[in-house]
Amino acid sequence: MTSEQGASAGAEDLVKTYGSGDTEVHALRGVTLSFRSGEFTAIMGPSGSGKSTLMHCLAGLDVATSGHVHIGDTDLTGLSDKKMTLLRRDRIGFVFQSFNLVPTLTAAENITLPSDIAGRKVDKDWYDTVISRLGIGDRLDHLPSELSGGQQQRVACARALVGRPAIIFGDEPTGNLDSRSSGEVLSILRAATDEFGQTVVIVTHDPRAASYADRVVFLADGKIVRELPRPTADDVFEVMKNLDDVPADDSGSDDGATSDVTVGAELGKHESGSVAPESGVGRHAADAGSGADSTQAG
Ligand SMILES: Nc1ncnc2c1ncn2[C@@H]1O[C@H](COP(=O)(O)OP(=O)(O)OP(=O)(O)O)[C@@H](O)[C@H]1O
Repeated sequence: MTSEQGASAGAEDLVKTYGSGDTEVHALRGVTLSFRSGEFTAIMGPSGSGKSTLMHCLAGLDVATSGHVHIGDTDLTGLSDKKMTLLRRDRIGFVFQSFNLVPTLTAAENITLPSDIAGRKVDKDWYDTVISRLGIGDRLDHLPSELSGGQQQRVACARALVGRPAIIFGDEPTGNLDSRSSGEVLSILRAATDEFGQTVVIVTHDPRAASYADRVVFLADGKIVRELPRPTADDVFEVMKNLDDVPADDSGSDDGATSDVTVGAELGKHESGSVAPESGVGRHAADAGSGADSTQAG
């Protein structure tokens, strides 16, 4: 089974400026980026580099100052609020750091909530496949408060996957999880791309989390400064360290998407200091360890 065939998303020369005059902040300075169908991308960068702004603009949660965003063949520019709401509901899946489950609904009700709101019938076979893969079959009648953080995030992943969106955005999806639960959730997102052809984009501060992705896109000062294909946690850690080592360079006139240029940026402490690089984690470990992951997750 695959998600929407040929679905992709992207941004073209995306600019986002907050405020004006003295309080003007250039959060995005011309970002061009595309996401291939079935690809898992991690977005990283120093604190304040524009990661959340980029994700919010890509996901139709915020509107860019200029430039274009497309989800599949829909250009988000100029969409009415109503059409944007429908696009988010029907074509985009979300996994948030804080899980964002409705506390009064069971896990099963949370998972089908977007479809229920849309008045769409849930594909039972697909639902069963997702539940089984995520290993939450025995938790479906529980309220979120009766689930561990890792289980809640698996429910959130199921909710995102069941609607077969064009793309799933994860905003620090493992930020509130211990390393074991993080590994499980990342393996699920990895499997969603490998097994289901799902397109996934996450923002993370964690090199280990980024190592599960097909590529890492590094932002600094509102621009793409580097891309790393098939990253290991060590690779990611090194790039971040180099970003940290080069003096800041506020070249606001940059024309946007560059993949090989490293510009200076100051990494937030939590990014450079919190995660020790680990060899053998991430994509390769996920590939090799999918049996163990699926034992845990389904
Ligand atoms: N609503 C807003 N009003 C004004 N400035 C904002 C707003 N949201 C973000 N910014 C600014 O835009 C820049 C980019 O912020 P953003 O949150 O996208 O960065 P980030 O890379 O996600 O940071 P972090 O890793 O700390 O979450 C920052 O300078 C931030 O202060």
